[in-house]
Amino acid sequence: MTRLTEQAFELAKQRFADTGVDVEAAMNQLDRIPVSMHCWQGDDVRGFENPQGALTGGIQATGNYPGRARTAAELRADVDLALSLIPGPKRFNLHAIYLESDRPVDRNEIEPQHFANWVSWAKERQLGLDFNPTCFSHPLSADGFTLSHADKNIRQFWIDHCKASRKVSAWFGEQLGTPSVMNIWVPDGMKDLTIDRFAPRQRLMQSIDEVLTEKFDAAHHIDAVESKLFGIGAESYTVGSNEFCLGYAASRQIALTLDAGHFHPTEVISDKISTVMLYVPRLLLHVSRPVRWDSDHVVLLDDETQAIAQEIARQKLFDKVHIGLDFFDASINRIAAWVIGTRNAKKALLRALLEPTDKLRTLESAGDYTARLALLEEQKSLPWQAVWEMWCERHDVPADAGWLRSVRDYEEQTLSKR
Ligand SMILES: C[C@H](O)[C@H](O)[C@@H](O)C(=O)CO
Ligand SMILES: [Mn+2]
Repeated sequence: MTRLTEQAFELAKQRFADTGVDVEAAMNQLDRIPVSMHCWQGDDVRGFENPQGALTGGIQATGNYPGRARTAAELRADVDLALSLIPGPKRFNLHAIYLESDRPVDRNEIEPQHFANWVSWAKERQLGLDFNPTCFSHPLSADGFTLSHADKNIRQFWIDHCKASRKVSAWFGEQLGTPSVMNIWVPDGMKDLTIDRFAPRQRLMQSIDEVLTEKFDAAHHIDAVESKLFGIGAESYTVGSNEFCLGYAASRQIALTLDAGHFHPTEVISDKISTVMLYVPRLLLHVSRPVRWDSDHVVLLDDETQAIAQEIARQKLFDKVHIGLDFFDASINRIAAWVIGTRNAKKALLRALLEPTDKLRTLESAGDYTARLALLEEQKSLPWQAVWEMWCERHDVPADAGWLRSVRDYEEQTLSKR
């Protein structure tokens, strides 16, 4: 640890103490908030079931940056580097198509054994795993419907896939001693004017009900449903809309997933957290960055990421909100994308934990909105960066952009040869 880092930290600690904030307590809390990194940033959502197949379901990874992971071993090596450059607790979020098998396994036949390497890898690194059934990029999702499909057999195929996925997820939780959050997202929808908007939603409800019939220990597995506004090719109608998923999660008391890119461009999920927490037991966040559409850009330390973190910290939702990331940018180094986005999510959390929330709350209750605004703005320029650097150093991770050197070396030695 450099003397400069130490001195800056001591000064920062004092400045925050003057506003009533205990920096060590904030860092301890940050040490208890995992961020779940998504596997799909590493290979443009291709997976290992059929990597040459098209990415469908109305999502797109754009860009052609060299070095995409082509095998599970490559993906694990890439994410290992990213993990080493990000401070504090992390989890890893897998999709069903990231299975490993020496023979073709269809989605309705996936089993825990197909993810055994992932579990051994996670165990060695003391990482929790999360999971997702993959209801896209498959011939039986080609016409835009899965769990809400009008054809009973196709619907059943996806129900069976989601049931099998829950078994995998519960196994992750059992093996790793931390519950796996399993997110159900379906791309179901229509490109153009839709006459019967009701029947697909009714079928989706019934299908998820059937998926959820088997009971799992909450210590191993948590169910979540993710809403969406529209997808490419499903611009006019999305079966699993926000109202659908909120109603479903609230009535079944399961987790709701809020993806930052799944709402109208001026709508923000930070403001939804306090509402939905009145009705659902827990939330899964897909922290992302929509640019004009659900473009899944790398997360920045921007106002909305900060506001999301503030909501979690201000309402002390640490045990009820699961923080996941969801972006896939193929136009830049994919490992750097993971590092930039995850470090930013953690920086936002640190800054939120360093906020003098009690003082601000008191001012608000007293109706002193002038002082509330003044304090909120002044505390933005307190030296949080010195705390961040100390936190990184305590975790043996580069405190500044020095991490990029490791990514560049790896790019030269490994990614460039793929
Ligand atoms: C690959 C993910 O499951 C997917 O991004 C989903 O979470 C989503 O947000 C779809 O738009
Ligand atoms: Mn998402």
